[in-house]
Amino acid sequence: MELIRGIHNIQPQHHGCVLTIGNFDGVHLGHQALLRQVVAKAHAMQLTATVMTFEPQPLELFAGDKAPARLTRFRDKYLQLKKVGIDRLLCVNFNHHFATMSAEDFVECLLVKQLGVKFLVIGDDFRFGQGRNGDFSMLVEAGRKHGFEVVSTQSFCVSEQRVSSTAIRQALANNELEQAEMMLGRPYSIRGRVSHGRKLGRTIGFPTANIPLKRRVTPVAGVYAVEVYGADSRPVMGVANVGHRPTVKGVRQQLEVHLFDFHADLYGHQLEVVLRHKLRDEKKFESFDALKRQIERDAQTARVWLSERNNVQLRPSNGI
Ligand SMILES: Cc1cc2nc3c(=O)[nH]c(=O)nc-3n(C[C@H](O)[C@H](O)[C@H](O)COP(=O)(O)O)c2cc1C
Ligand SMILES: Nc1ncnc2c1ncn2[C@@H]1O[C@H](COP(=O)(O)OP(=O)(O)OP(=O)(O)O)[C@@H](O)[C@H]1O
Repeated sequence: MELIRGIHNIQPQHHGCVLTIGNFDGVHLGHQALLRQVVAKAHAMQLTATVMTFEPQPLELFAGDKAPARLTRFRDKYLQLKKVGIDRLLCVNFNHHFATMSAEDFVECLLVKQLGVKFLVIGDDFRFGQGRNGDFSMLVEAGRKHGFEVVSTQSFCVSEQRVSSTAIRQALANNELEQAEMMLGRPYSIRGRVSHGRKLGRTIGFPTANIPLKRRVTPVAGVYAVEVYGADSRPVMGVANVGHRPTVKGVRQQLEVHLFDFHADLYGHQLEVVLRHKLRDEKKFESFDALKRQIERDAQTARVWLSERNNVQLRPSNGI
C-alpha cells in the first residue's frame, strides 16, 4: 500500500481513483464493509482503491486532551487498511489551515483537481469542510458537475447497534471486551515496542515488559489477563497493567506485561498485547510488598481464567 504523507505530496500519477474519506479509528467491521466496497469498485474500474484519512484526527485538533482515546495509532490503522486491500493511503495533516477549507474548495481543489476522483464511497453520516457544511447531497451535485459518482453505504450493525469507533470505546470502558471484539472483527489489542523500565518488577519475582504509551491515551485502564504476540513463535499468556503505577509514583501511563513461564530478553521487541479479561482497577497500595501480594493473586486469577478459556476453545466440536 502506497502512503502519501500530506496533500503537497499528491502527484499527477495519483490522479483518478475510487475514494473514501474518514478517521477509520479502529478499522472496525463497519469501516471494513465500506472499504471492501471501495476495493471491489476499484478493481471493476481498474483504478486505485484510495483512503483519505487525517492526522491528527479532527477532534484531537479541536478538543486536545479532551478528545476521545484512540483505538488505533496511525501505524496500526495503516496495517489494517493494507490488510483489507486498500492500494493507497493519503494522510492529510489536519491543522487549522486545512480545517478552514470550505466544503466547495475541498471538493473542487482536492477531490477533483488533485485526486481526480471517479467514484466516492462514504458513510451515511459523512460531513466535511469548514463547519462540517458539506454533506452527501452536495457531493452528488458536485459529482454531476465534475463527472464522478457518489454512493452512501448503509449502516453496518451488530446486535442492532450501529458499529462505530465511539461504541467500541464505550464497550471497552465498560469492560465489555467481547462486545468490542464483535464490533472490531478482532480482539482489542495494544501494540508497541518494549523499553527499559525501572527494573523493580524483577526484584519481586514479576519481571515486566514495559510498553510506553507516550502521548497515546488508551480507552482501557486496569489489570487484565492477556495473550501476547511477538515474544515467541506462539502466543504467550500473561497478566498486564495499563496505568500510572501510583504505588511507585509512576507518572506516564504505561502498559506493563508479565509473561507466564517465559524467560527471554524482550527489549526492543514489537509486541501485540491482546486484552482478554479485566481483573480489576489499578490502585495505590500502602507498600510495595502489598502490591507484590496482589500481583501474585492477579497472576493466579489470570492463569485460571486463560486456561479455562483455552480449554473451551480447544475442545473439539464433536465432543471427543
Ligand atoms: C499484573 C500487574 C498489576 C499491577 N497493579 C498495580 C497497581 O494496582 N498499582 C500500582 O501502583 N502498580 C501496579 N502495577 C505496576 C507495578 O508497580 C510495576 O510493575 C512495578 O513497579 C515494576 O515496575 P518496573 O517494570 O518499572 O520495574 C502492576 C503491575 C502488574 C504486572
Ligand atoms: N457502521 C457503519 N456502517 C457503515 N458505514 C460506517 C459505519 N461506521 C462508520 N462508517 C463510515 O466509515 C467512514 C469513516 O468513519 P469514521 O471513522 O469517521 O466514523 P465512525 O466509525 O462512525 O466513528 P465515530 O464513532 O467517531 O463517529 C465514514 O464514511 C462513516 O460514515
